[in-house]
Amino acid sequence: MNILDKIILEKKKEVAARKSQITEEQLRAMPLFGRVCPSFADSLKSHPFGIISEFKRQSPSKGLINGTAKPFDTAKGYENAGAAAISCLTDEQFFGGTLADLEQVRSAVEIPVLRKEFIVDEFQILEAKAYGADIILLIAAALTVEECHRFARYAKSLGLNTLLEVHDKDELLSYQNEDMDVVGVNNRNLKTFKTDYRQSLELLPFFPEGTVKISESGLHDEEQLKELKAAGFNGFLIGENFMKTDDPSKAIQDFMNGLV
Ligand SMILES: O=P(O)(O)OC[C@@H](O)[C@@H](O)c1c[nH]c2ccccc12
Repeated sequence: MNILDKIILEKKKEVAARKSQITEEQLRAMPLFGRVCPSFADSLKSHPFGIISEFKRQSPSKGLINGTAKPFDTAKGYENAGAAAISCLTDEQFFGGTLADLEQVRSAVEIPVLRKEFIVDEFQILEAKAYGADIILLIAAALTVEECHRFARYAKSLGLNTLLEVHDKDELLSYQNEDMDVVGVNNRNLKTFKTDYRQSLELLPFFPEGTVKISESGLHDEEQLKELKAAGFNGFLIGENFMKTDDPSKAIQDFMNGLV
């Protein structure tokens, strides 16, 4: 069993427990539920490098990354530096995130916010909307094609943007459909945890024309981004490279300065 299988198993238990604490009606009644979500794809295209910067305290592969940064200040710093979107982990058990973090991030910024979560049930998509997210993540490796397409359709019906995450060509070809607003290649191999940005380049020829695409994980130097951008990627999801520093807001600002 790889780490993703383990997380998904735990996640299903967690969602079942959560459903006994709060009802769908209560989620729909929350103040942020009626927000109109800005377009993720448009935001990527209107920012020169389409950086999606992530608030990430810890991960199964790296352990503790940052134990002191605050979601509100970090998100604000990211936005001020010119990020196109913010990703906020809400998984607590493996990544140390919470829905309260998502609320904080939402209250700090205007740019689109991604609920970075292992979605296994429609209920979590309702939660994402209720807590102020604009985008949900659908991980191909964690879902059947039918689930993935059903969840994307449901997210679209609530006005949310969808980000499909793939690791390889087979996932890309079988999971992508018209309900996916953006497709991301995760450069992290889930079995070895190794990241290699060339994974993104390898999948490039298999994207249908016009797909808005991003590269995710293990990105840490400006040259990688310039190469991926020139090859056709519209955005870049970066967490650890900023979060591992004492001051993620300064780290992203320095990084941005290196891109111009
Ligand atoms: O911290 P990194 O290597 O820059 O990676 C960020 C992001 O891509 C990574 O956190 C991620 C990509 N897909 C995920 C799915 C679940 C949890 C986390 C992730």
